[in-house]
Amino acid sequence: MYLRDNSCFHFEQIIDMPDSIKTAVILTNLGTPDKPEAGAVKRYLREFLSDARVVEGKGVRRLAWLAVLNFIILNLRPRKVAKLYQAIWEDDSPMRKILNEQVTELQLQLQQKYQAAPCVFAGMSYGSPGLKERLASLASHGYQRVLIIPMYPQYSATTTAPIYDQIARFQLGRREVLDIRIVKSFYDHPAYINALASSIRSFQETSEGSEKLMLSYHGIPKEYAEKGDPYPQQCHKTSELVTKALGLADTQWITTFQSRFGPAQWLQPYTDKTLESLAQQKVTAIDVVCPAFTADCLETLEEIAEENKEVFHKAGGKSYQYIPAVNSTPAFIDTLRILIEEQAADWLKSDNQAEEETNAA
Ligand SMILES: C=CC1=C(C)c2cc3[nH]c(cc4nc(cc5[nH]c(cc1n2)c(C)c5CCC(=O)O)C(CCC(=O)O)=C4C)c(C)c3C=C
Ligand SMILES: [Fe+2]
Ligand SMILES: [Fe+2]
Repeated sequence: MYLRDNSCFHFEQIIDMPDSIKTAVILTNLGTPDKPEAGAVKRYLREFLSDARVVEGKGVRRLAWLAVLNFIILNLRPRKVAKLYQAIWEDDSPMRKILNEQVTELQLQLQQKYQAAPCVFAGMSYGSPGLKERLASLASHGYQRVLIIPMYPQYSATTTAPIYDQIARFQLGRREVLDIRIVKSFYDHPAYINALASSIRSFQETSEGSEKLMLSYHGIPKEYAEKGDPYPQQCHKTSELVTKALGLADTQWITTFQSRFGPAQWLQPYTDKTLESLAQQKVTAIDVVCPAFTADCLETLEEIAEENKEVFHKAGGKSYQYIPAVNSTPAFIDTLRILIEEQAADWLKSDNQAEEETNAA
C-alpha cells in the first residue's frame, strides 16, 4: 500500500501503488483565491503581487510599489475583483477545478500506458495547493524525481521564472536535494499546436462563422520585453504556427495582448482597443482564443468572454465568440503525456524496470 495525498482526488487516500514508483509530475499553474470573497482575494493578490518577478523594481522603486500595493491596491481591488470571481465561480475557482481535472485525466492516461506510471499532482505558484508544500510532501513520501510542468506554453520571467525561484528556495533547505526537472516552455511544440488547432477547429465546426480569429495573450509590461523577456516572441510564434495549421491567410487572424494592469505601457496591440477598431472597420464577426492560458480562468471567462464581448458589441460588432481554453481536452492531455515522455524518458524507464524486477522476483 502506498500513501499519498493526491490533490487530483481532493482527499487523503491510500492507493495500491507499486513501491518502484519514484517519479512524480506536478502540473503548476499561477494560483487563484480560495474563495470568491474580498478577504481571500486580498490574501491571494498580496502573495502574487509582492513577488518581485511579477512587479519588478529595486530600492526606492520597490518600496514605492509595496506602499501602493499595501495602502491602495489591497484596500480597493479585492472587493471589485471578488465580484468578478463570484460571477465565474462554480463549486471552486475554474482554474483550480480545471487543473485538478487535468491532473486526473493525465494520471488515467499514464496508467493506461505504463505499469509504473508517475504520480501526477497539482501545485500552484501562489495560494493552494502550494508548489513548495507539494514538493515537501512528495519528498516525505519517498519520491526522488519530480518533473514540473508549468502550465504556461510561453515562458515569461513573470510566470515561469517564479517557479524556478520556488524550487531553488525549496532545495536550499534540504540536505539531499530532489532530482527536479522543469519544462521551460512548449509554445512551439507540435503536440500543443495540434491541441490548440483541434480545439479551435472543433469549436468552429459547430458555431456561427467569423471573419477574423483573434489570438489574445495575457500581456506583460512593455519594459520587461525590452529588457529581454522572450514572452512576446514566443506568443507570436504560437500564433504563426497555429494559424498555419488551420490554413488561415494573414488577413484572417490577429495577435493581441490583454489584462493590462497599472498605468505603464504593456505589450501591444491591446485586445480591447483592437476590438473597437475592428468593429469600426466594419468587421462584424470575430472568434477569440487565448493561447497563453491552458485552463479557463478569470482572465478568459470574465475579461475575454464577457467584458470584451461588450466592448466589441458597443463598438458596432455583431457576433463575438470566445473559444474555450484547451483545458482537459484529449489532445492537450496527450501534449502533457508527450512532454513527460520526452523530458523524463529515463525516469519512466527506471521506474518500469524496477516494477518488472519486483514482479519477476
Ligand atoms: C501586475 C502584473 C501582472 C503580470 C506581469 C502578469 C502576468 C501574467 N499573468 C498570467 C496569467 C494569469 N493572470 C491572472 C490574474 C491576474 N494577473 C494579474 C497581474 C499580472 N499578471 C492580476 C492582478 C491578476 C488577478 C486578477 C486581477 O486582480 O485583475 C490569471 C487568473 C487567475 C485566476 O484566479 O483565475 C492568470 C491565469 C500570465 C500568463 C502572465 C504573463 C505572461
Ligand atoms: Fe496575470
Ligand atoms: Fe484581467
